[in-house]
Amino acid sequence: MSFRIQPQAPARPNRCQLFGPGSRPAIFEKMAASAADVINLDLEDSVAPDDKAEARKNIIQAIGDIDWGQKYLSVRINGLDTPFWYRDVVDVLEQAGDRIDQIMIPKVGNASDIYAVDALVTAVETAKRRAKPISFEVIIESAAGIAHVEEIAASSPRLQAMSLGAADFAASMGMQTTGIGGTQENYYMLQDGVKHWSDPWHWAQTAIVAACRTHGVLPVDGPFGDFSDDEGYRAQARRSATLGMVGKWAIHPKQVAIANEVFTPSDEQVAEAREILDAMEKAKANGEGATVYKGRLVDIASIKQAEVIVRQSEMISG
Ligand SMILES: CC(=O)SCCNC(=O)CCNC(=O)[C@H](O)C(C)(C)COP(=O)(O)OP(=O)(O)OC[C@H]1O[C@@H](n2cnc3c(N)ncnc32)[C@H](O)[C@@H]1OP(=O)(O)O
Ligand SMILES: O=CC(=O)O
Ligand SMILES: [Mg+2]
Repeated sequence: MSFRIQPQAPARPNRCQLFGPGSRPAIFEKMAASAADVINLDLEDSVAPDDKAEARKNIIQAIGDIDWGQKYLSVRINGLDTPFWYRDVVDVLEQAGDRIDQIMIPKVGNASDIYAVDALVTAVETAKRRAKPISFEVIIESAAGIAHVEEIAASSPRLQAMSLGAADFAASMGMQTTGIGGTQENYYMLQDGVKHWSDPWHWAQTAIVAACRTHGVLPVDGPFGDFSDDEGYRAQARRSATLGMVGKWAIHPKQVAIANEVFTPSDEQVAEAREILDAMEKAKANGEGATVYKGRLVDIASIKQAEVIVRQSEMISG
């Protein structure tokens, strides 16, 4: 183990990030009234190029006018390969007032992309004497992004969260699918004539989780496009939670409750974690580092595992 202590990710609930196009202001109040922890108002890929300027205006107005309650309020800007991104940053930060918490940067390819946005954000913040620093979330959704994921995770103290963007990721990797997340029909092992489906997103998710956990950033699973498939969404979310991700995007309001359920440790999980902590307290009092809980080994590492669940539960319940 390195002598460096692994940093904690920000202690705020991030179970569900609800997205909505900036060009569709009629849904903003519904987003604010939802049970999502994070709201992502989108200026990027859900907004047609001709609507970008109007979407920016809608978002600037809505940030000030709507009561967003306790939600973490984020705006997804356009990618650095477009002519839109700098105006997204300047207009939103200059005109939208202080309620905005975060800027989400899509399609990041390396740490220099974050440096560029950080420089611009810092200049606007200084000029406007903004009291609260803007945080960043990045989307890993390209071959370059996943290849440089660790340097991206380390790139800025503003960085609080990192998501996997399955749609652009698949396109950039040349994956033979039009599906956004979830099971891919052709990704299977065959044994004795029986298909066993595997998870093509798994390796990218684990790379993101490892980079995030190394640098104290929240790892988040991105969109699941088939919003008619609740069980498919639930299964994907459960896999992500098991791998260490803290939440998942919702691209339709019906996905919010499922994400909140999956990324909130259940009463049973919390009760078991507390029992393990109790068992280890007793073991320690007896001078033991390892003991038996319900017929299985628990030791000092089990304390850390149990603490992850208890900490998550306490943070969510406030
Ligand atoms: C790959 C990526 O980049 S993903 C991230 C970017 N994509 C997005 O932001 C897309 C977000 N989602 C949407 O735009 C929409 O949900 C769509 C286009 C997928 C579907 O929209 P609709 O056809 O209106 O969905 P539907 O008719 O089922 O909506 C049901 C209700 O939820 C509302 N609603 C729809 N989407 C949202 C949303 N994102 N947030 C809040 N409410 C919403 C509708 O207004 C409707 O409300 P009502 O019952 O009061 O009339
Ligand atoms: O931006 C998200 C994606 O899946 O692409
Ligand atoms: Mg994308």
